[in-house]
Amino acid sequence: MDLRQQRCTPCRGGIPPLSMTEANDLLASVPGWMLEGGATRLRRHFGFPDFVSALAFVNRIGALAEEEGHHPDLHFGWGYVDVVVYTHAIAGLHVNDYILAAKIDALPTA
Ligand SMILES: C[C@H](O)[C@H](O)[C@H]1CNC2=NC(N)=NC(=O)C2=N1
Repeated sequence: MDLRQQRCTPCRGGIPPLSMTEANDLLASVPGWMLEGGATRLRRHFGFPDFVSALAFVNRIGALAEEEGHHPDLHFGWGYVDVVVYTHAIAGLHVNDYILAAKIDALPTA
């Protein structure tokens, strides 16, 4: 099923993170994102014309994260938002991270 139709499930740890192979296979479903940290993180850069539009996007991501109960790490400023997604409880990637990434891609940027 398309990742955007799925919901994040609570993750309290105790399971292994995705393997590098699994992480790479799932990457095809979130084009525009890249793996980093030895395939323990998903990252994407978003560009904006100014600060207020970057901040508005940050707030849209925040509302989505609260709805999904799964949260990205955000670094933003004038003209950009850098999003890093991983599952803190397992210090690596889980399908939740790909669901969140796919839903972030569906958010309006303007
Ligand atoms: C129970 C619930 O799944 C946890 O508290 C959530 C909240 N949001 C989270 N977000 C991320 N990125 N990683 C987590 O491990 C995490 N845990």
